[in-house]
Amino acid sequence: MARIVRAMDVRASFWPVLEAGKYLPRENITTGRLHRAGCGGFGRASLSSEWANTLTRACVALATFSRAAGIVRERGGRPRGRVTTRGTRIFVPAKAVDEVVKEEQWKSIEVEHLGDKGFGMVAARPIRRGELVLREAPLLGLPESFDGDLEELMNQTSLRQLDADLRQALEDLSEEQQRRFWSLADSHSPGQKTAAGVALTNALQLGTGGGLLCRSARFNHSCLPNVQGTWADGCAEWRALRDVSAGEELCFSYVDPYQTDVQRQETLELLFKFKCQCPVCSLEREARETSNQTRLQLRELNEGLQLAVIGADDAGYVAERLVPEMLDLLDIELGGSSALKTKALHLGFLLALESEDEDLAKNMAQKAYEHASVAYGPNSDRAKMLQACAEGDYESEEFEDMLLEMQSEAFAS
Ligand SMILES: C[S@@+](CC[C@H](N)C(=O)[O-])C[C@H]1O[C@@H](n2cnc3c(N)ncnc32)[C@H](O)[C@@H]1O
Repeated sequence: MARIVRAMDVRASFWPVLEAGKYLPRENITTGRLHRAGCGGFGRASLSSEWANTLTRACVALATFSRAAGIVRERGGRPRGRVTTRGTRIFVPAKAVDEVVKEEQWKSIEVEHLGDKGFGMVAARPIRRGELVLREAPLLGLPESFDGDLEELMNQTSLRQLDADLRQALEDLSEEQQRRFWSLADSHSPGQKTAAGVALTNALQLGTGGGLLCRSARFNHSCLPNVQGTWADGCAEWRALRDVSAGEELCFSYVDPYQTDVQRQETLELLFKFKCQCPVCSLEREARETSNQTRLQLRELNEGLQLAVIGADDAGYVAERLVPEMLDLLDIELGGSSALKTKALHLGFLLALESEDEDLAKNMAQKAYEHASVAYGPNSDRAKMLQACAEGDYESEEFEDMLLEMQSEAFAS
């Protein structure tokens, strides 16, 4: 385990940031409150307000750091900067990459007009859980270097600049490609479409990559998503999160699912100009309140796990308690989303490893691998990495490198 400890020491570099923010003294996280919280019903039961406040402050600090480090995207509350939605990290387009990977034809889904929602993606035949439904190269690539701060972007000067940059990039595209661009929805420009409005409405950020993707852009939003996108070899890939019937719409979540309906609606209204009427948002008041409570519990559990990864004495115990609870709640509230389960189990794996509980680590990694195979594909980097962890030669050089990558991956959505 020596190598692991060395790899985990990377966490030390987190602390100056947390401490500089004066949100939470190191000892509170590493020895005190998290330890007690881990032992004392942290999660579903109830958090004391003192603990909740402390946790919130710590998580703000963590989020601040993580954003600065590009580890996690902004979550919750009013959308600022990058959030976990489509179209919120808008980059100045670089070059057309359409030629690089030719768009393939996909038969299991088709674009249909769905009334007020505009166009949407519908299953043309029954689709199995884990099935790849679309692989698509972007029409316009979006360079990593651009820090698409949304607040900054949504002011008029930035929008004009974005519009001009896009129009210039479009000149390099074929007429057909330009036609496809202008056929996309623009929810931001009443009256006539603008290039910036089309980009704000449709640009996608999926993990490490993103861009304007003409077919992927037709997936509408649901707070109970049934597809998951990922970035692989310069393309967007979409897989079904559960079995889908012919005729059913395929949707993913534009927003952080661990928020209340009011928070989700606020973000969707601001960024995408619509009121969500998905099955969760349409629940009767009491059921909606239950759904909100469950999502907030999931949020606390997720933040608790992330926090524990950067410092908890009883990491293994936290993993054993919190991860199964999260998995149960995900079954109840989010259709057992394999994407969200992968993340919870991935964090659990890191915690188990930190506590040097190899059996628990392998068990978490194996389950994370199974869910990653559904959400991201069995050949995805994430699935392969988790599989190697489940088989685990934890002393090898390669494992040390992989662990470093996994630590930052665990914080990404
Ligand atoms: C990326 S586009 C999705 C495809 C779009 N419906 C179309 O016609 O091309 C995003 C826009 O679709 C609409 N939209 C997406 N999800 C929706 C939903 N659940 N309910 C209503 N409108 C939705 C909103 O106008 C949003 O700004």
